[in-house]
Amino acid sequence: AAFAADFAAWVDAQPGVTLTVALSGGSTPKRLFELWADQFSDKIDWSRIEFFWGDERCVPPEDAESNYGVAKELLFDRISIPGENIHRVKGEASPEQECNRYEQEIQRIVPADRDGNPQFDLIILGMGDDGHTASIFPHQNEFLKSPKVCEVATHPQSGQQRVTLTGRVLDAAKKVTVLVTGAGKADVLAEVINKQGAFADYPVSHVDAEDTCFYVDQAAAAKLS
Ligand SMILES: O=C1O[C@H](COP(=O)(O)O)[C@@H](O)[C@H](O)[C@H]1O
Repeated sequence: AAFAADFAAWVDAQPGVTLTVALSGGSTPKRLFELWADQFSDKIDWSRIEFFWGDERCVPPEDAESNYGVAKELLFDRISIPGENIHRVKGEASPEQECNRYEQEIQRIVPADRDGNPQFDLIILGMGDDGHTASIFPHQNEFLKSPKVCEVATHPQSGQQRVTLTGRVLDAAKKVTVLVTGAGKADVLAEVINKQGAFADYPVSHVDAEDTCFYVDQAAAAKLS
């Protein structure tokens, strides 16, 4: 709820500006999408926002695993936003080809910073129980350092393929917000924030955008000192 409101204020504070925003997937943003649709549908000028995703599972949009499918059902179908503002990863396409196509689409719409990196105005991330973020999983550090915009990643347990933004694009964003909820994330979150234990193994620990902020609920924050 705090982030939903802060996002509305952030958009409002930049009148007339088109903003590029990458959404996260998984379970955490579902409540955010519902709140935006329920309470902010007429309070945010959605037509000024170009939506992308930080990662997508390589499944069709109708699949329950589709990050786009979830956002469509809970948010886009309930607000007024031009279809051309929604830049989804086509999870039903060939992963390698789609990775290249999505990279080109990002480069077409998202302005580059002085180093040539696409610079999103805002990237919303989540954190998995294993410390992954976007679809950069532990021990896949090559994606943190990749010179590319996107990579095809593989989920270490399920083998599901994903298209993910790389670490350099996460770090180049003007603003990164990490949403973390639930008791199942408390131990890893404490390690990440306190830089203790296995924190360096968790990809989320390496996100280093200039303005990086975590929004956490009480259950996730239970082990923070
Ligand atoms: O697989 C994914 O996992 C992370 C975390 O998801 P959650 O279900 O624990 O909230 C998510 O940020 C990422 O976008 C998603 O594809």
